Amino acid sequence: MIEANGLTKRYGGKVAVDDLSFTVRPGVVTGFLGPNGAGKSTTMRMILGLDAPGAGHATVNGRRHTRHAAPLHEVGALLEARGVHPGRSGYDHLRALAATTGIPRRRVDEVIDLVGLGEVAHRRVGGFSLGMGQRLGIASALLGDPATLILDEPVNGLDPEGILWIRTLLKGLAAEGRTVFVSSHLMSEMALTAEQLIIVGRGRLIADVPVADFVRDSSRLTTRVRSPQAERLRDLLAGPDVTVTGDGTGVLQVQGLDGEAVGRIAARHGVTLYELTPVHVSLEEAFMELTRDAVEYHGVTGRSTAGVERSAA
Ligand SMILES: Nc1ncnc2c1ncn2[C@@H]1O[C@H](COP(=O)(O)OP(=O)(O)OP(=O)(O)O)[C@@H](O)[C@H]1O
Repeated sequence: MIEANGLTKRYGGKVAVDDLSFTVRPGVVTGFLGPNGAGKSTTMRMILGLDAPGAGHATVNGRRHTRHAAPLHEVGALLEARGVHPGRSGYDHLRALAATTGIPRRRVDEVIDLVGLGEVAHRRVGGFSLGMGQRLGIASALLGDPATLILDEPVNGLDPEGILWIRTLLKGLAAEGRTVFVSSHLMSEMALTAEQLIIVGRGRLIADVPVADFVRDSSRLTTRVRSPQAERLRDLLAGPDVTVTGDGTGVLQVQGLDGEAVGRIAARHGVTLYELTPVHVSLEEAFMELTRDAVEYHGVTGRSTAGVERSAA
């Protein structure tokens, strides 16, 4: 079990992690989700004792990570910046790591098999692809057979087969009763891998929810309605479980009523409709909506792109 209590980290005037508290339980994969710069890596580094929090603290199984007698057996970690000597083979890297922590040589062979690096284990790490490097990082994390795994963006650089492999691996490790905490900026990937989601933006906790609840809530149907009497229709549709938003152009987005219900209410009151369209929101869109205000650098998309084109013409 990982517990973060009021974790806070500042870099200069900038708050990277802001009073963050959450619990990661054993037995399920917990996804740590947030846009770039949300503070995921910084949080993981503080849990691992590699960065000192400005305030708050984190524990792994009730103790600060640095206080564990044999940290490699307690927590296995994959971080983005890996210190692997490029001239060394993957096998030698793992052997050296095992030797310094009293782990037997046969465990090195085991983890090499487990991550599928058997054929390339004796090649120089400098010639490894990104995906092979990720597999080597995961092998290092698994070396001490730890009860807790903390993995920062482990699917980075993996091909579809590698992504499927890691998904299965993480679920298997959690099913064995381990605590598995894995960061990502891809909602669609976490929906397939994790059972619990901790969502952060600009260093703050945005949501701590079971994936199933997030999927159920975000797949709620929205109905798009266009009418020359949009404001009147808006009043007619109002109800306790109904949300209606409009942008003043005669288009309404209705949540909580399907197209049939909207059509019936409109007909009953003689309101003309030009359009009635069911709109399904993807998980990724729901995630982006949730974290919209917490994104550091917005790209130029949608309407603003059109604006740029118009002003350039
Ligand atoms: N060593 C550092 N010095 C200064 N600022 C830092 C440092 N490390 C992180 N930051 C800043 O803290 C914020 C959080 O960064 P962090 O890397 O933890 O986010 P992240 O969610 O892991 O993002 P990404 O997905 O891009 O890795 C960012 O604004 C980043 O620029």
